[in-house]
Amino acid sequence: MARLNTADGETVIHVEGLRNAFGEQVVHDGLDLDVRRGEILGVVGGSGTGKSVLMRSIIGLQPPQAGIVEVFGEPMIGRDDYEAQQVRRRWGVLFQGGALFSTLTVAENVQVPIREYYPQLDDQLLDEIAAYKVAMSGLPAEAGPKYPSELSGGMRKRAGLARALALDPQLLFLDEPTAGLDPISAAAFDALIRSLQRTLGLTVFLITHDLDTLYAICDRVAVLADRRVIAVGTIPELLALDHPWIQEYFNGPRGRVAAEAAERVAAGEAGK
Ligand SMILES: Nc1ncnc2c1ncn2[C@@H]1O[C@H](COP(=O)(O)OP(=O)(O)OP(=O)(O)O)[C@@H](O)[C@H]1O
Repeated sequence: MARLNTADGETVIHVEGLRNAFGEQVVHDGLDLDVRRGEILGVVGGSGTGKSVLMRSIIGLQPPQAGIVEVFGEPMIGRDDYEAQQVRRRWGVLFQGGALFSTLTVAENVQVPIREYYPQLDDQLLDEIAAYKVAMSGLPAEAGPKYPSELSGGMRKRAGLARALALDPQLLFLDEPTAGLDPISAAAFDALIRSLQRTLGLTVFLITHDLDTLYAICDRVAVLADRRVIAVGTIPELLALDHPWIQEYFNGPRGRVAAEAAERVAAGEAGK
């Protein structure tokens, strides 16, 4: 697996002492996490451990009860709308399922954030930018005028990615991007994310249950359990920890298959 030397990298996302609760249910308590510039950070944890809530807290959709959230060194909690919007334009989000507007075509979906931030742009330029983002996401040009309902699941993910890339973000949030894709489409999507991250110098916050994705493209992995991030590191670093969930996750049958597949890919690349 390729690794970036991020030991001295800047921190793009800083979360400290985060607390989120819904009524009696405490989802996060004292959660700390740093995401470094230029890395793909995988976020894993059992169902309901609060991965999506964490992402929503960072992007401002779920105000936490306590804690610090900073993105690009800017505090995100308690900012006025205008200030928060200036930071928001620097990231893109791919929600689970794509969250596309069903009444808009793919190209129109991509244009939504551009129109919000650059209302002065004319339609021809908007069409050109949308076509460029559609191509960047690996969709054929014919996908631009189609509605989400006319696309396959994998194409919808790519359309969601095209919209996430609309404003040339420096940071990308991806919530289970390969969920529901067949293994070949999932591997192709992983490769696209890796390629975009390298080409554009993106930092990526990636929630996933997909072990193949973790091995294939994540520089580090953060593990959520017990209402906080219990460990963050490379997969070999995590494997060295004596934690039952981590051991079961990476050393269980699925984890071993994913590790063997990653080793075969690495051996193949070394032999080229
Ligand atoms: N708006 C909300 N109101 C009440 N409870 C919520 C809300 N959002 C999330 N929760 C609860 O918070 C907990 C964490 O949810 P979250 O979706 O973050 O989990 P997750 O780790 O992403 O799970 P999965 O892997 O299954 O997607 C769950 O128990 C969920 O029911």
